[in-house]
Amino acid sequence: MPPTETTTPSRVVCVGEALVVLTPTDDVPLAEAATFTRSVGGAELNVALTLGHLGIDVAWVSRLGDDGFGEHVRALAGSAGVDVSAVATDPDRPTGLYVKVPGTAADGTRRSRMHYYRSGSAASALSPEFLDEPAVAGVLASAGTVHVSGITPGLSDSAARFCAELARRTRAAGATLSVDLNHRPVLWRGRDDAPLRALAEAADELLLGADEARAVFGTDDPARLRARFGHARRVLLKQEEHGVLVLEPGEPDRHVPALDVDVVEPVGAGDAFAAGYLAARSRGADPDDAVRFGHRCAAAALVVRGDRPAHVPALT
Ligand SMILES: Nc1ncnc2c1ncn2[C@@H]1O[C@H](COP(=O)(O)OP(=O)(O)O)[C@@H](O)[C@H]1O
Ligand SMILES: O=C(O)C(=O)C[C@H](O)[C@H](O)COP(=O)(O)O
Repeated sequence: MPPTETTTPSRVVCVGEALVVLTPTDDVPLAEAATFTRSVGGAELNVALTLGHLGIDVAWVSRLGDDGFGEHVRALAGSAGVDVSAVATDPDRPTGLYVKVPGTAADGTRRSRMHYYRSGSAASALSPEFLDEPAVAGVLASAGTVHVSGITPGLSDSAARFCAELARRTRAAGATLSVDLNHRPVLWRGRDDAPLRALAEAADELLLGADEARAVFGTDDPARLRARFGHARRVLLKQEEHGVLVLEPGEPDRHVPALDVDVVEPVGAGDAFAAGYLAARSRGADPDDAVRFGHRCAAAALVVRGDRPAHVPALT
């Protein structure tokens, strides 16, 4: 279906929850941490902020609490050039947050523990009705690409229905649906993850890690993923430090190697990768060059403690 008249091909609209991040200020276990440094995270907001810093036309759709954290998030997004006109304030529910404790795994790789405080958050009240709010409908109608992660349907049953309807409307409007699987097992504990799989299957562009592919779809074998997502325009299978395998209908598999990075803290690398990829695509880069730029943005996120690059590479 051709894009609607209001669609702007290069505009990216990111949809999902923002979280305030509290990280122990000193490098100590959580039980000993008395002071915390506040920052901002949340997968789709991370993507939107990096897109804003790259100079891309970007909007973010979400719900925040009527609290100081929500005010801070809204101001930060606005100052990065992100259109926040479709971000609602919920008078009754708080902005979500998570505590991030950086550390090192037994094999020496950098790993962080994440403790979520988000159940009952403002964003968990996303529901299909939200899509009918004029500000939200207007922003979504302007999207060339809608980007959402598998975290969003995991927020609540109403958020899962929201995502199904968002996917349906995005495709009906002729915009591209970009999905980063972002499997968060804790959000699906005791719940059927069918909405996560359905969102992945609705994607035009699907980004997922090999570990996530195994956990959610039972395989990271490229041939089996091709068979499963044959209708998807493109699958980017992320293989951490090894790079990304690009799977496209009618094309041979292509491997795009990652950069050599001394990782400081890994959270947010996937979001930075997605932002770099979407930014380059929205400027007309071919998929492999866009993956290369995604790797550069991911590398910039990996060398800082925060969830996003301190400085984005130049997008030419
Ligand atoms: N050890 C690493 N060395 C270099 N690049 C990496 C490394 N780990 C991740 N990356 C980069 O980050 C991107 C996203 O990695 P991934 O592990 O999928 O992140 P996440 O788990 O945050 O989604 C990769 O495609 C790659 O560009
Ligand atoms: O886990 C969540 O729900 C969050 O949104 C918090 C983080 O900001 C993202 O998880 C970062 O995602 P990655 O880039 O895949 O590491």
